[in-house]
Amino acid sequence: MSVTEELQATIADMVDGRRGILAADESSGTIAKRFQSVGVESTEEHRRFYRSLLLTTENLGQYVSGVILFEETLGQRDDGGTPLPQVAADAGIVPGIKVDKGKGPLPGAPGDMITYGLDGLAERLQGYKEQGARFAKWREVYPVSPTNPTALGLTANAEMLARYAAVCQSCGVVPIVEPEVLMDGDHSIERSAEVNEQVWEAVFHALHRHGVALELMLLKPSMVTPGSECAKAPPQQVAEYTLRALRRAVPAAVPSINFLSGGQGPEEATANLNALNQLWQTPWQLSFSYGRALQEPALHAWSGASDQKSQAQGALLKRARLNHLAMLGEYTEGLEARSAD
Ligand SMILES: O=P(O)(O)OC[C@H]1O[C@](O)(COP(=O)(O)O)[C@@H](O)[C@@H]1O
Repeated sequence: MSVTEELQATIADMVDGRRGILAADESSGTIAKRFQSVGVESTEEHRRFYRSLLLTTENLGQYVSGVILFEETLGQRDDGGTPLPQVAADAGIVPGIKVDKGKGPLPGAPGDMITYGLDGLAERLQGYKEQGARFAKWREVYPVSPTNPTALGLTANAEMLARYAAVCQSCGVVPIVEPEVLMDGDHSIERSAEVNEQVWEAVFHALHRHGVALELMLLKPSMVTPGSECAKAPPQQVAEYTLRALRRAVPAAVPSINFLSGGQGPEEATANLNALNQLWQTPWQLSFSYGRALQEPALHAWSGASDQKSQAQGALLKRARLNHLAMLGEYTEGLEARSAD
């Protein structure tokens, strides 16, 4: 199979109009924070148990077409000894890998951040492919202030995303391009729309400069919402601001937009995705790539107790199913009261 055919096959397996992505790629620091919130210590065995619990959820493949894993998980096995990427693949879920190495301040641009990890990426990707990964994910982070992101921040972060995406495609690995505009702060929804649009414009200019095939990548953006210190906007308004900005900046060639949840609550993220899918016709599939918004109820149900496994799996399946319904524009709040079926 040529590299292009490999990329096309992965896109075809991941984009089918009815399923989204489970983000289970929390880095060591982030998973420790999540576990701490339910009183669980972040040991290697706890991480293995929890992530294999997620991946062995029966019927998850009906609603989830891809899972983003952390490097450590790629080498772990379920209780029966099957490698976790194989567990996902057997369930019809394409395994992928977070390849960025975290972030720090961007010198010359006070308040902006930049992500690390490009050195040796092609070699690392070959190893990840041997372990079963077929797509990758890289996240750039944009704090919002009256002066951020700066012009330098916009350009530098876009260049990183484009260079990463170009390396992935040359290795036959589908890149998920994730520019996350942070919710933190008291900025208005108008300011969020302005920043997101600038970010997407810069990212797509860079992707174009680097020759990235837009048909063979996925975009993982933030939704346009007011800052987390402000009152929530209703889903219809989130959908309008988000889609207006996306239509201006994101080419129609991109097959799917898989939103991150970014601190939205599970029900909020589902309601917003539903509104996005009800509003206007779009050239792209509008789907999810949620971490917290899919996992939070499952994490709380588990809380480190192995006898709570099936409750936790039920909670994950419920969120996955409701987000699948949101992709079809068929979600209603009333469905929250019913358990997964
Ligand atoms: O641990 P990191 O690298 O900071 O990543 C945090 C998380 O952010 C995401 O990109 C989006 O997750 P959320 O949907 O919870 O915002 C996940 O894929 C990732 O696990």
